[in-house]
Amino acid sequence: MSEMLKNRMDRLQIETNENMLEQFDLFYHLLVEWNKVMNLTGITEYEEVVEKHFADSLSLARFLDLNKIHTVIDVGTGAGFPGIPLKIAFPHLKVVLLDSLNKRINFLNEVIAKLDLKEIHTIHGRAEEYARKPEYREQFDLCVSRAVANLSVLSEYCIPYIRIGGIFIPYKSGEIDEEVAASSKAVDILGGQIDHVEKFQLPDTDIHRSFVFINKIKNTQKKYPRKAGTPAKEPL
Ligand SMILES: C[S@@+](CC[C@H](N)C(=O)[O-])C[C@H]1O[C@@H](n2cnc3c(N)ncnc32)[C@H](O)[C@@H]1O
Repeated sequence: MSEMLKNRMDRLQIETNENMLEQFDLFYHLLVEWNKVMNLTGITEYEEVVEKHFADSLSLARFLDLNKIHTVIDVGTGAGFPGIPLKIAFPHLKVVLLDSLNKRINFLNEVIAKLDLKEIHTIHGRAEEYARKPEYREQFDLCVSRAVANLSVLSEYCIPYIRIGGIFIPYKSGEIDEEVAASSKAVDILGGQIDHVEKFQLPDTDIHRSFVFINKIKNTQKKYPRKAGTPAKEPL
């Protein structure tokens, strides 16, 4: 796997070293092992994991200089995507991985320990609840999230975590223009501003990926996010 992954990282102009490649290898093995007893991913064949989980997570590096980012939160991280690949490839990042499913958090804690990752921790909880806590609210340079909710709902989960001047970049797929247009009111209410969208096809896959760049320009009003469940039931 290392050669193939190294090749993908070279294409993204991400510097690699032996330790990183070993960490990805171990992450892959833990994912496959734990997936036998719990549902972490539908993909286990290693080439596919490299393309659709690792390279996909890292593809943000094509459009954003991650060396300029210090703090990142991954909302609805699941089995650690995109947060764990970003942390392995950019070890200077301080990363928080948040998910409401405890089994996935247990898996991630094992990954963090076995890979000996530093300055990264997990939160078992709802995005709506932790965004109200002062130690997490408006504390992050970057919030990422893949395959969690539509953009209006996701904006209410994510924008409150970002500091003014920071950025929220959801990993979206498929036709995105209508979803982006429909979310602009929610983004505005929450203190964000849609900057631009980067669209591309993930190499060697049929995945059409879009990154929506949303800048945080104003503080989020105290009433947001609303209580757990409300953003999804009644999107802004
Ligand atoms: C389809 S999975 C995607 C996981 C991962 N981001 C990926 O792309 O492989 C969605 C994840 O979001 C989590 N999730 C959904 N709503 C959430 C919320 N309000 N707060 C925290 N986690 C949430 C779920 O528990 C699940 O693990």
